[in-house]
Amino acid sequence: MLERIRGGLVVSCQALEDEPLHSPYIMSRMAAAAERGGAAGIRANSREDILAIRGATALPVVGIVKRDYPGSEVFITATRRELEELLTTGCEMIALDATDRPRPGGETLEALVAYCRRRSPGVQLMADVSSLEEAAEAERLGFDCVSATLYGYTPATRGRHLYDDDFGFLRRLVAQCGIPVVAEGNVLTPDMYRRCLAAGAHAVVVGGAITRPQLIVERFLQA
Ligand SMILES: CC(=O)N[C@H](C=O)[C@@H](O)[C@H](O)[C@H](O)COP(=O)(O)O
Repeated sequence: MLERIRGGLVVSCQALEDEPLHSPYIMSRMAAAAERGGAAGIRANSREDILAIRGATALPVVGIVKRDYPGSEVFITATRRELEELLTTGCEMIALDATDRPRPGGETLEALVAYCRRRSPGVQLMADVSSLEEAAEAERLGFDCVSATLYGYTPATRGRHLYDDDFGFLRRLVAQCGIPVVAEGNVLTPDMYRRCLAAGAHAVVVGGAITRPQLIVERFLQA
């Protein structure tokens, strides 16, 4: 999958239960529209959405399962249960929360990665990180790539945006990492997309700016 998305746009097609477009069918049409527009891949949440998307497009998929667990802030592919669900979809890549926060049940990231490699060695793994230290650890654990997904979404980074500082965090990730770095989170415009690639991103994931119309409407009205 990494080869297929190199230098390209991955469109995140996600609508959670409390969002107006929540529906595997609608996400599959979003993905088909993204493919028509030239997207290189899709990022999607839940087994149901991924299966519908795979039926509607030929694009490779980064799969996640978002699920909340009491006592842990980790919600993106947090445990073996979510990994197992994703392994039934045939998705080419799985993204996991790779922050240093405690996981549900006290399971370690290292154990989860080893489990996934054992179960399905052909599936690539993306580490969703929020810091340079987490990216270094993900590389040590053998992830295939890191994504800046959680920068701005942890207690230590809350209030920050990927585009701050002329994409300073992304640039630091690219300088440090020996594995591909994906830009993800708050890439809101075509110009930002271009700047992420210029900063050395292997690929760029764009979600809300394309697939969450309620956010697009809000931005128009704020202006
Ligand atoms: C923090 C978190 O839960 N991120 C999620 C990860 O899959 C998605 O809700 C985002 O839409 C995705 O990362 C793309 O980012 P943006 O929608 O900002 O382009």
